[in-house]
Amino acid sequence: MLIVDKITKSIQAKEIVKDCSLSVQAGQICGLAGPNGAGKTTLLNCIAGVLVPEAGRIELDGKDLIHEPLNRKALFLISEDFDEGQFFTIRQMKEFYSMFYQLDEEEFAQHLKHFQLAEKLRISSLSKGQKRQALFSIALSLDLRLLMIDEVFDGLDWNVRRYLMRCLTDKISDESMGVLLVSHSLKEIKGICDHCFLMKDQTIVAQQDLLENHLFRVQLVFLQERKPDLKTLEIVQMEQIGKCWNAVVRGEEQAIRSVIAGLSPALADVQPLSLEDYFSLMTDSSWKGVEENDGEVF
Ligand SMILES: Nc1ncnc2c1ncn2[C@@H]1O[C@H](COP(=O)(O)OP(=O)(O)OP(=O)(O)O)[C@@H](O)[C@H]1O
Repeated sequence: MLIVDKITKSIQAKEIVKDCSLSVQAGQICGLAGPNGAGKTTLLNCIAGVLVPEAGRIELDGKDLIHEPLNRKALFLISEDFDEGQFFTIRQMKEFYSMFYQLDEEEFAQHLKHFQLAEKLRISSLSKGQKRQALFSIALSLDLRLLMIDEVFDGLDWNVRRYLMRCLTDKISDESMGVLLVSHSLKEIKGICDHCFLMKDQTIVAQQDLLENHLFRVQLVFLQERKPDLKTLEIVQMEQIGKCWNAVVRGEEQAIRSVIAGLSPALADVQPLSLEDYFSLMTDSSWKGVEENDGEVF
């Protein structure tokens, strides 16, 4: 559905996004994570047409998004720094977007009601979170193929987060659309996404399927000191500490276990690799994502 192929974007002669590729399928919620300044927002802005990349291809359902602005009618970006101040009331905001998109009035009214908001309310009278709720009410009521959300749950309380997660999951369930969201919270990404891309140093450096884990942490201990022959496996990383070998391996668990059994180690342990560990491995140790432990329910 969405194909981003080798996108490069410079601002003031500085490369902000470099050779960046990703894809989102209909029926998928994809997360985009990465350290501050990696280029995530810039990439979303390129897809949304806010910025024009110098090189690369962006297509939605095979239609060019870079050079054909009308094709962008099938997508919507809820950006981090959206300026709601340009509208007087929620109704005015809705009417503005209705000029470009097909908006389901009934669905919009339902979301507003859930958030205990009314169309007549002045935007300036709303809190930061309520402004975002009004914008979400609009975005969720549009006839879209792709919804993109920057800092998805920023400024929203846990009840609203849960409601939005349910709405997004409902939206993609009939495979009529896909979602691409940026979050610094790996917990949020794990809670809602099917697939996650990691962006670092202006490009996508890793991705992981969150429905099926194909990455494992393998620990092997041999009685004699020797390097295990794991040639038939895809090794992401391997290190030796004395007689213990620690490896991160990509593949099917059964196949990994059977190769290991053939090596007859004194001790063997195979565990799925967590998203945090994988991303820590792929980035420097200074960024481990945000992992909340505050009892939020997701
Ligand atoms: N208009 C601009 N002019 C100059 N530099 C810019 C501009 N927009 C972004 N940058 C630079 O590009 C880099 C990437 O910014 P971007 O906002 O895309 O990163 P991000 O991954 O979304 O970061 P964060 O997680 O902090 O929101 C940063 O170093 C930023 O300073």
